Amino acid sequence: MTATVIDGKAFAAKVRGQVAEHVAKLKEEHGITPGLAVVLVGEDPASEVYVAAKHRQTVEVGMASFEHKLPADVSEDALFEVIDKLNADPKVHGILCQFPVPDHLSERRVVARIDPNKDVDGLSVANAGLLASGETGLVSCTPLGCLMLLRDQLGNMSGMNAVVVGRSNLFGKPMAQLLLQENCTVTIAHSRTKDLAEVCGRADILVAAVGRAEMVQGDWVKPGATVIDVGITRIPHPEKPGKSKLLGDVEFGSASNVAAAITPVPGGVGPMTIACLLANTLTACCRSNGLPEPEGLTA
Ligand SMILES: NC(=O)C1=CN([C@@H]2O[C@H](COP(=O)(O)OP(=O)(O)OC[C@H]3O[C@@H](n4cnc5c(N)ncnc54)[C@H](OP(=O)(O)O)[C@@H]3O)[C@@H](O)[C@H]2O)C=CC1
Ligand SMILES: Nc1nc(=O)c2c([nH]1)NC[C@@H]1CN(c3ccc(C(=O)N[C@@H](CCC(=O)O)C(=O)O)cc3)C=[N+]21
Repeated sequence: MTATVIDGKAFAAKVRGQVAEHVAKLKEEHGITPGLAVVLVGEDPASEVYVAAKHRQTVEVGMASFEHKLPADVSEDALFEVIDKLNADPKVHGILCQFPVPDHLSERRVVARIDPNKDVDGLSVANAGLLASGETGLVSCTPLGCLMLLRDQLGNMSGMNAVVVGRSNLFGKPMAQLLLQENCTVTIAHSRTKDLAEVCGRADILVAAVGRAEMVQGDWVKPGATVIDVGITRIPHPEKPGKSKLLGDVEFGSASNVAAAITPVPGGVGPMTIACLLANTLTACCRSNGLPEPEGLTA
């Protein structure tokens, strides 16, 4: 079997188009422009690339983009002062602090400082709790993007066996909650899971978010499964000196011979993450203004 390759890049462009349409309507009918603020601490090259992409796409869909670049040695107090200002700013509907942050800062404390209504990363305890309780909050962008791809691919997921490899707060846990909400039978695997290959082999939906390049082999995959590859590992390009290459957590070649559908890296889940960040900012803006939410862009 040769799997369908799920085109996340094209799907993300479609999502951004829907966001742009809704943003235009908000401006025209209500004079409101949704705004996203991104805080970057230090000079991590990968983070700079992501933040630049976020800024460009935010502007492209007609939203206001606010960037705050702080030095690597910024104190917690100074960072919190910036976050407090953004919390209070009515032009800002979404706030994201790019991770990782330098070691002297705590991601947990940074997230806790952001107003949960503006927490477009969905990482706050309030938003994680709302998701776990089946209530309405803001959902972490990458799992939301994976959900959109799965709904498009499979429609009804009720009764399917879903395996999520990875249990981070940013991805694995919220992904598992979303699949549970879709009535899947969900297994969460991690570094202590025994016989991971066998666990993966039971999955109708296999989601890998580990950060170990090409760990999931083709013979771990159930024939006909849908495989979502979240992992991103950057390695020096084997042929082009000075360039880098991205690898997923799934060995694409062997897995695509067994799966029914699979996301590639790059061009799969990654582009959906930024599209969903914009979707979440729009959702947060609509909620804070008491306006109806965009359809099809929330969990
Ligand atoms: N495409 C995108 O938009 C995004 C991609 N990513 C990528 O996804 C990957 C995961 O990210 P994130 O969740 O933040 O990472 P974390 O490092 O926070 O979590 C990794 C998870 O993988 C588990 N794990 C580690 N080694 C193994 C192993 N040998 N077998 C089984 N499980 C293992 C860990 O288990 P344990 O808990 O037991 O330690 C942990 O739960 C990374 O490559 C990251 O770059 C992340 C976010 C967005
Ligand atoms: N607070 C916070 N929230 C995040 O959501 C967050 C974060 N910090 N820190 C880093 C990770 C990683 N992440 C990605 C975003 C886009 C792509 C993406 O667009 N990837 C493209 C390729 C990009 C490239 O070529 O480098 C693709 O896979 O096709 C990937 C990964 C968000 N993260």
